[in-house]
Amino acid sequence: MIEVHALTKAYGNNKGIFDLSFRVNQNEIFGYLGPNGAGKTTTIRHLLGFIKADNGTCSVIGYDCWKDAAEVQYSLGYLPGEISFFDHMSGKEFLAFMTAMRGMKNTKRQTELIDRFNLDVRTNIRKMSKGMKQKLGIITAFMHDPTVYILDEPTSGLDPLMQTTFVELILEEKARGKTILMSSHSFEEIDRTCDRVGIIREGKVVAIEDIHSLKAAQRKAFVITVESQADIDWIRESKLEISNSSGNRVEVVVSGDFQHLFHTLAKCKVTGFDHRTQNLEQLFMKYYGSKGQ
Ligand SMILES: Nc1ncnc2c1ncn2[C@@H]1O[C@H](COP(=O)(O)OP(=O)(O)OP(=O)(O)O)[C@@H](O)[C@H]1O
Repeated sequence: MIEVHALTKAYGNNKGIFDLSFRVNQNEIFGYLGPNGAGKTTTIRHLLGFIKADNGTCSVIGYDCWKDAAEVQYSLGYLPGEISFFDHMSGKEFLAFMTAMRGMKNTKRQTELIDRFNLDVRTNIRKMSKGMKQKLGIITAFMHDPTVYILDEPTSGLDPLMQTTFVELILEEKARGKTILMSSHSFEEIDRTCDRVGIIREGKVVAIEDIHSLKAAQRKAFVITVESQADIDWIRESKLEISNSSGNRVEVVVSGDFQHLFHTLAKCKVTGFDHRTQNLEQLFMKYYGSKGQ
């Protein structure tokens, strides 16, 4: 659905994007992550046909993003990172303008989205808060029911309730077979929505990860407190992987199968049981530091 092949745009001073390749499959939510200045927006602007690449190609729904930019822009649901609207209009006037531009006859979905995001569209755009403008951008990107969405930091400026409303909306869109690429700095949002993530750093793709297999392979640590030294000895003899131990407390690491852990603990007097797991933020933070991997 979205194909990026050897895409390169050098701005000088090692800035830009270099030899980027990845694809987003139909009915997939793909998170596009990376530190500030990594090249996410530059990639997205190529996908919209706003910038011509020095080298490489990208396509959306089979359209070449540069040569067929008009078709790409018409077909997509696009939410820019920084929204610059026609300031003199009210939200309602702006939506009417976009509806006419798209030649849309049916505005039922637009009305539903306005209700859902609880936006007072009578407000003049100049007087809207950042969050209100973001809602207007989301309504504009989703109102024509496109098959592919490209969203640059979609929840930036939204309060937690509205972030949840947005997450529910894109999960519904995925359930309807839609394809979504979104850049984000929110690991929680990525965790709640994405099937795969691509991580970009200094203009290069450094990792592409399947979130579902990453979660399945995740090693989980349990901190277990037991009543007696006999219990500790029993756990030690059980061949469970013990990563830490002190007094009547042990930390046991398990990947995948929990049966052995529970069979072992069934024979102990357990007085405390705590669960530790690496979240996505911890897993991906290595790509964000100054030295990367
Ligand atoms: N038109 C331009 N001319 C020169 N340099 C540019 C231009 N556009 C972007 N850059 C540089 O290219 C790099 C990538 O910028 P980009 O906006 O794509 O990053 P980003 O990953 O979207 O960052 P953020 O998370 O901060 O939004 C940055 O160093 C930026 O300064």
